[in-house]
Amino acid sequence: MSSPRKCLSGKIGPSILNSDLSNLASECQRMLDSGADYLHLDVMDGHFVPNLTFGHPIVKCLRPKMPNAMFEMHMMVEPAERWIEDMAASGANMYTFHYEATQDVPGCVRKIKEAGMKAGISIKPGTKVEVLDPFIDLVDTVLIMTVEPGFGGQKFMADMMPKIEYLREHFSDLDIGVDGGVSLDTIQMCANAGANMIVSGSALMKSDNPREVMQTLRNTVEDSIQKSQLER
Ligand SMILES: O=C(CO)[C@@H](O)[C@H](O)COP(=O)(O)O
Ligand SMILES: [Fe+2]
Repeated sequence: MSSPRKCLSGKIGPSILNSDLSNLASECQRMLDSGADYLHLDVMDGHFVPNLTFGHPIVKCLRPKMPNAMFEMHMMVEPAERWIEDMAASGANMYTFHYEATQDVPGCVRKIKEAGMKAGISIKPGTKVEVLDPFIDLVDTVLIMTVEPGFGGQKFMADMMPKIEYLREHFSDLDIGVDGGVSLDTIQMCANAGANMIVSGSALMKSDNPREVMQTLRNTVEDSIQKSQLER
């Protein structure tokens, strides 16, 4: 008997990196009210990437203001394990770490799960996707970077699409995220390649109608999922 298939769905996670950070809570709420499925919160340590953002004290302040929101922490920090317990205690739901920032991927995933969070793993543009093969069964999501991590508002790297295609071909039920330069102009490429968790920053923050943009991003992904399921 074949095991039941997980039903993939398109999810939109706004990155608040390029928002008005002096009004972080209201910017997050604005995205949730516009239909965000989750919030993608970019944590940078000024060491793994050449920029600094915020840490768990901010997450702890945000959590009571939006008790039901799903917080995905994109941890651009080295060592990757450093903030697991603090983030869990502050109300994070998912801890997405970088493959390049740990010596012990399974150990890092184990700690994340023991802390009660979901685990995501991300790779920088220069890292081959095949390195993830041994770890796919351990994690909840994979996040493919389509810019060099560190800054919002960069140009989308279309040459990362084969990584997503590879993952979708080999792991048909995997939640695959894409992060960096994702907009109305680039979503079709992401959807065609097989991404279903869409992180988008500036395209949503700069829009006068983030609800409409999110809906278009989601519909594009959903259409592509449906098409590929019909082809199976
Ligand atoms: O992790 C990162 C950058 O390091 C991303 O989450 C970006 O911040 C997304 O913003 P846009 O590229 O969509 O503007
Ligand atoms: Fe990110």
